[in-house]
Order: sequence, then structure tokens, then C-alpha cells
Amino acid sequence: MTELQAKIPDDCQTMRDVRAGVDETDRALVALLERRFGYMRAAARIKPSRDAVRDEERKASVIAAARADAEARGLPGQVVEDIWDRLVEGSIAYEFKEWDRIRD
Ligand SMILES: C=C(O[C@@H]1C=C(C(=O)O)C=C[C@H]1O)C(=O)O
Repeated sequence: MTELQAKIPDDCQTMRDVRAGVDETDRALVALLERRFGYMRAAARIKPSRDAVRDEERKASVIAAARADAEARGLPGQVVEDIWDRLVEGSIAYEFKEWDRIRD
């Protein structure tokens, strides 16, 4: 990942500073999503059965870990849980598409 240039939040003095920080952070998050979706393509390649794509037990554990991590950092747990629910559902949909695509 490229190095971050924007001011840290506590050093921001203007909305220009804030928005530069938000935009830079968003680009970094999307780069991490690119990596995470790459693991979904790997899972689609590795899982032998289509039935294994959706794993509810793993989904619950991934979301609980994100929530616990967020709360330990002083972030709102419910917000992070909701984001992760959407992220994992989107990941599962992506993994299904990929599973079908490589076996067609
Ligand atoms: C990548 C996996 O496939 C799915 C995607 C998950 C995720 O986005 O974290 C979690 C559970 C699975 O339903 C997996 O089984 O670990």
C-alpha cells in the first residue's frame, strides 16, 4: 500500500484537511477490499463443493471478531457489525459468481 500523506485526525485544522484524510483513508480501504475479495476468489477455487461457499458459522465468527476489535478500539460495535454483515454477504455473492464462472 502507498504511504499515507494526509494529516492524522488530531492534527486537522480545516475541512480541507479532514476531507483529504477521509479520501485517502477511503482509497486505502478499497485497496484492502481488493485484497479481501482476492481471498474470495481463492476460496471459490479451493472449495470443492458449491454448498461450502456459504458458511454461516464462519460468517458469525468473522463478524463477531470485527465487532470485538472495533469495540476494543473505542468504535461503535453495532455500526461495524452492520458493515461486516454487508461485507460478508457481498463476499459470499461474489464467491458464488466466481465459483460458477471457473466451473462453467
Ligand atoms: C471465504 C469464505 O467464504 C465465505 C465468506 C466469508 C467472509 O467473507 O469472510 C465467510 C464465510 C463464508 O461463507 C470462508 O468460508 O471462509
